[in-house]
Amino acid sequence: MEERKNFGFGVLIDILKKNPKTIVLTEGTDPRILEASSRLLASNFLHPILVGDPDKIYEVAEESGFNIRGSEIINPRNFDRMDEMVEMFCELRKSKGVTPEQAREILYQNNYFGTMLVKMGIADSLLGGATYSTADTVRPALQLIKTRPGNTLVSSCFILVRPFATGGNEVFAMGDCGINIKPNEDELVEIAEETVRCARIFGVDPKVAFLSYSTYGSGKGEDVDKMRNAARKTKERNPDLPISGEIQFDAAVSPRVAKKKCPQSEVAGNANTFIFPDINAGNIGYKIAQRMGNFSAYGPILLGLNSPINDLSRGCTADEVYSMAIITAALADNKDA
Ligand SMILES: CC(C)(COP(=O)(O)OP(=O)(O)OC[C@H]1O[C@@H](n2cnc3c(N)ncnc32)[C@H](O)[C@@H]1OP(=O)(O)O)[C@@H](O)C(=O)NCCC(=O)NCCS
Ligand SMILES: CC(=O)OP(=O)(O)O
Repeated sequence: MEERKNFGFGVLIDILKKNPKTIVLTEGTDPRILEASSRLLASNFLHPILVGDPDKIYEVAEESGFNIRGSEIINPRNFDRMDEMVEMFCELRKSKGVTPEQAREILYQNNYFGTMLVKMGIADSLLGGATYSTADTVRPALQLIKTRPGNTLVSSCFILVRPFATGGNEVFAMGDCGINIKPNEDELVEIAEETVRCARIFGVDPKVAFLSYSTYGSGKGEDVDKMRNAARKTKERNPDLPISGEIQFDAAVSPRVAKKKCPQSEVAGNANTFIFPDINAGNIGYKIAQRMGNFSAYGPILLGLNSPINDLSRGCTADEVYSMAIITAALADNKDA
């Protein structure tokens, strides 16, 4: 593996070696999942649990040449604790009036079934989204795992990593590029605080930029006010955190542009933690960095959930599945995550 792919992973793997974990992979017939599983099986720190029909899973593994012998496979269609799972599901969703028959049908879907494995404590963590959309990966977690006490919403961030030519990596955090479609200013405060917390886990000393098409009043509009107010409120709650905003991306990262546009800002030119005004900007922004800027993108890492459950992009590689599995399971041990 090249340096970038090893980024920070030594620490995460050490966490898992001290306390090995299990991770549910809901897309047991996807070759990228099987490749990552075969690598995890060869490790002694993270045990994959594949969801699906074992015959189909072994067929795909054989066709694609991945050795998954010894992996645990659970088929929702003949799970021995299904009655217990149905009962628990009905209890969790009783305000929605779900019948046991409806619950059983829902639980035959790998995404809901896998999420319940975590809820029941049968697995420590879950990773999905190689074939499921983000909405279909995240919805069961929102409905069943729920928001952690003290949080009002689940959000997400990406960790972007690119090697310096001189060695080491540059690391940035971006939120929310995956969950909340049009967050209001208070939601942006929570997204920023959660993204900062996640950035720190990955060794970033956060300098936060609330991004906009305007830098300190150069443009006008509702979204400009939203980002300015969110930056101000976040600063009020976190007086020691370096924050700028509203600010344009060029002023946030280029010292030369920052000097021209906002020399008074404590962050401008050196920002490393970016808060986007909405999911359009965030999702497009991280994908530009990944596909045209040669950054590795780890995420979306879900923030504010009661258990470690993470999503993938459907465009992910097997290597990204492997990395995200390690990140997800290691965060199970990080109470600050
Ligand atoms: C996350 C998302 C799927 C939730 O929306 P939804 O499926 O329509 O969900 P609903 O609004 O019906 O809410 C379902 C449950 O989740 C909860 N919920 C929704 N958004 C939430 C959030 N951000 N945080 C916490 N809970 C949330 C609701 O309260 C509801 O709970 P309940 O069923 O117990 O009452 C939706 O916001 C979405 O599609 N986001 C964009 C995902 C995407 O396409 N990303 C791009 C690729 S990364
Ligand atoms: C995170 C993300 O954008 O997911 P997808 O590419 O699957 O839509």
